[in-house]
Amino acid sequence: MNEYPEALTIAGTDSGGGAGMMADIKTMQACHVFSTSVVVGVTAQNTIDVQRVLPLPLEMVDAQFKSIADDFVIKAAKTGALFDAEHVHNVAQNIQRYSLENLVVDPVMVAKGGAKLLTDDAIDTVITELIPLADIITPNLPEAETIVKHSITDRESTKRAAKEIQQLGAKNVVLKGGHSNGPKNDDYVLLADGSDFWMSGQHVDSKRKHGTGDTLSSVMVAELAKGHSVKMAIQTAKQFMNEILQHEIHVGQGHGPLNHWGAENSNVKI
Ligand SMILES: Nc1ncnc2c1ncn2[C@@H]1O[C@H](COP(=O)(O)OP(=O)(O)OP(=O)(O)O)[C@@H](O)[C@H]1O
Ligand SMILES: Cc1ncc(CO)c(N)n1
Repeated sequence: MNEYPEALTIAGTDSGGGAGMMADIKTMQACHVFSTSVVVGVTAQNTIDVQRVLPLPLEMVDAQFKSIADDFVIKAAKTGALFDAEHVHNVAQNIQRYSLENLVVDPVMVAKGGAKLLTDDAIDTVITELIPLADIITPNLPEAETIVKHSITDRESTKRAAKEIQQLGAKNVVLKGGHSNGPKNDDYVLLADGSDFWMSGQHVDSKRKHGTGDTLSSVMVAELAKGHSVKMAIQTAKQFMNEILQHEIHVGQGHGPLNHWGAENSNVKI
């Protein structure tokens, strides 16, 4: 009998299949990890935009956490879009109630088309209740700027911001560079022991990048669920991203989804 590590995504759905929980599940499948899911909210979304958002009633979120805790052995988990302060609070409580370990927090705030996936007043709850639970946090540049409340313009301010986010309680910080204006997409990593490094990738000039953040953090979850170290999980995630960005698929008319089969016949060890 084959055995696969069990992991959990706590996020919002994307009817268009490219981002959010759908990207999470496809990524974990590609990494040979079994993904369970707590749907925090539903979006009517495609590659063009987000048309509607509906956070679920809190008792339904609670019920899903209980269903999973009653049956599975969750080795690692991630959070994605959490929509508003009360859902962030609820998720943070459930993570503690069920002692979920190896938590990757992707502090999703805005979708590629500009739609808000987190209300402004929820940022403080993310900072005070969710970030302290994070083994790894993966903000993109605008999210990091919102958390530290100052702009990030160069490598020095990137490093300073990562340190500030670590001081808020996240053990390890991956500050993603996908939104930087330069020709590179380097991500900055600050580990719990204070060591740091930059991860580079060849810039891919494409608008088929819907769900990059969700995918990156889900590889980390999958690799942590397998028992790999935080550093290895982060490095494998970047290798996976660099590989699949080279293998576009043509789906949808807007910001097309990534190709989650794209690393199948590669050297990336997943
Ligand atoms: N054009 C690109 N070429 C190469 N790598 C990229 C490109 N865009 C993003 N990446 C990489 O993809 C990963 C996700 O970064 P990004 O900053 O885009 O996250 P995100 O904004 O959270 O994504 P999303 O909102 O689509 O989920 C990072 O490792 C980043 O370096
Ligand atoms: C539901 C959802 N979560 C996350 C993102 C960000 O990729 C998105 N577009 N939609």
